[in-house]
Amino acid sequence: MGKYIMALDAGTTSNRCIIFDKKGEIKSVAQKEFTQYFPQPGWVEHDPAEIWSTQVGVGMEALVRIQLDPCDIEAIGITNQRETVVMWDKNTGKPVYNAIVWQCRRTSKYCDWLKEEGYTEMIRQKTGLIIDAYFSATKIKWILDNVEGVREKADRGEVLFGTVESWLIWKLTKRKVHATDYSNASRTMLFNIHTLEWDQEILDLLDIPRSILPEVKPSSGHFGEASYFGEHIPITGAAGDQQAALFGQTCFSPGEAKNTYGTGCFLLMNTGEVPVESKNGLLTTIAWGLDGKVNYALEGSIFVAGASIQWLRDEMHLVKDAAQSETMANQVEDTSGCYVVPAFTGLGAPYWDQYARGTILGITRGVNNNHVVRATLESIGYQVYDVLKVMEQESNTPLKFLKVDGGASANNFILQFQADIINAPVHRPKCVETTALGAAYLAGLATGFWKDQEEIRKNVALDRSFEPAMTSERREKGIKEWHKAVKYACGWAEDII
Ligand SMILES: Nc1ncnc2c1ncn2[C@@H]1O[C@H](COP(=O)(O)OP(=O)(O)O)[C@@H](O)[C@H]1O
Ligand SMILES: O=P(O)(O)OC[C@H](O)CO
Repeated sequence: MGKYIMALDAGTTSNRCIIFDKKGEIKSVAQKEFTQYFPQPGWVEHDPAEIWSTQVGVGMEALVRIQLDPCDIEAIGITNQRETVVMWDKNTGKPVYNAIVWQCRRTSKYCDWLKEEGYTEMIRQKTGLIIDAYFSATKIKWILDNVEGVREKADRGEVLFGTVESWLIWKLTKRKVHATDYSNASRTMLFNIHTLEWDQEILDLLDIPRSILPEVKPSSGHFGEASYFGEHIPITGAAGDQQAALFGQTCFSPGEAKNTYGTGCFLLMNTGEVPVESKNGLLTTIAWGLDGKVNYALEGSIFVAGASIQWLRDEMHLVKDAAQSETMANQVEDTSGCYVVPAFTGLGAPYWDQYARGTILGITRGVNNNHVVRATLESIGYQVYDVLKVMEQESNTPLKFLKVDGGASANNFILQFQADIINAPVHRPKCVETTALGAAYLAGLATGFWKDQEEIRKNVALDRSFEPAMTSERREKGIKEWHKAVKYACGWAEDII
């Protein structure tokens, strides 16, 4: 048995490799950001070749850093930005187009058409999802319809589709395995989450050939052998990053929830073996397939969280690095009445407005950089508040505290404000890399590296609890004004796209 599990975490802005030991402790990390392409307003793309090269690169780097022999690695777990579409030529192995990223809005009008034609209920009932450009289905259709020659090739069975983990599995196994897992399949808007099969009615509606789709497997189990890191290492875990984080936070029982602050922000609650329907803008999704069973979750998806801090850094040049946002926010008492709604790619849960766009409101003569930075950080807390309220209502489970993780959870200001606004404690674990950890756990359970979930629960350790300290008057005023700001952001790009 190997001593470690390797987790490959293919995120939206960077790829990481983290090597974990049996206690769930990090032994080695390597990370690399990759290029974001914005070819038109509202469009977002990645280069699949760059995703691949950076992912393999960080894998090698993490091994070399602690001079590990590949034999020491028991298994690989993969986790990934979800919904993002990669399509490639089966014969040459080359992508037929850039990856269309989950944030991309190019298919909004087609989604409007699907809604106008009355498909909302059918899609929700089968897939658990709300019709939106966010999901893979309409992005796949866009490539088939708009990239020259791709539909003909696909009709000849020469094109494959995958979300990012599927692309990586195919490459890692030297083109032998074309597979995905239940959690990722459930984000495509093509997968029936009840029958656990690709849905022919939706495939016909969107004119997507079944031959391009990967085989769907449990999230914990044998996917294939990776032959890139020296030895053949089995890939035994794969899950979408948000579901992997739910697993990494050990939210194994119904009612347990976590919130991940990465590029976006995703609040997921385990609902056990029962798919819970949402009436108020949450998604029903598959959490994971494990031990011959499927676990479901309710999800509130917020499209922009940490990405707004990258915007402050890269576009607005208000901060030199993400950590500086905390210092700046703490230099002022409040935002001086300023609100930022970071609806750069529309608004997800609970608003689902494809045409909302970013707004800065309430600027007066005294508003300075610190206020704008603080308002941007606060917008993350407010968005999570909105989703949390719906989650509590629909699950009938008032949250006693919120478990958090992800890159932006390093920011103490965000987490204190979060505790203040939801009026409940916020718990940050020692290891905030729970996405990678979840993928490692799924991989390690499949090989017996970890015996069971109880053994894994023993690895949990708290770093800090943020306690609510805001007056109810201030909280209520902030929430009210935030909702007013959201109204101004909604619908902005309706006649612009
Ligand atoms: N100290 C910080 N304060 C606020 N945001 C941060 C901080 N450190 C990182 N971030 C944000 O976290 C995000 C990266 O988190 P990560 O979990 O790696 O996301 P992803 O998997 O989506 O790429 C970035 O958007 C970055 O702006
Ligand atoms: O890259 P992240 O961590 O913000 O996650 C992206 C989500 O998977 C999109 O659904």
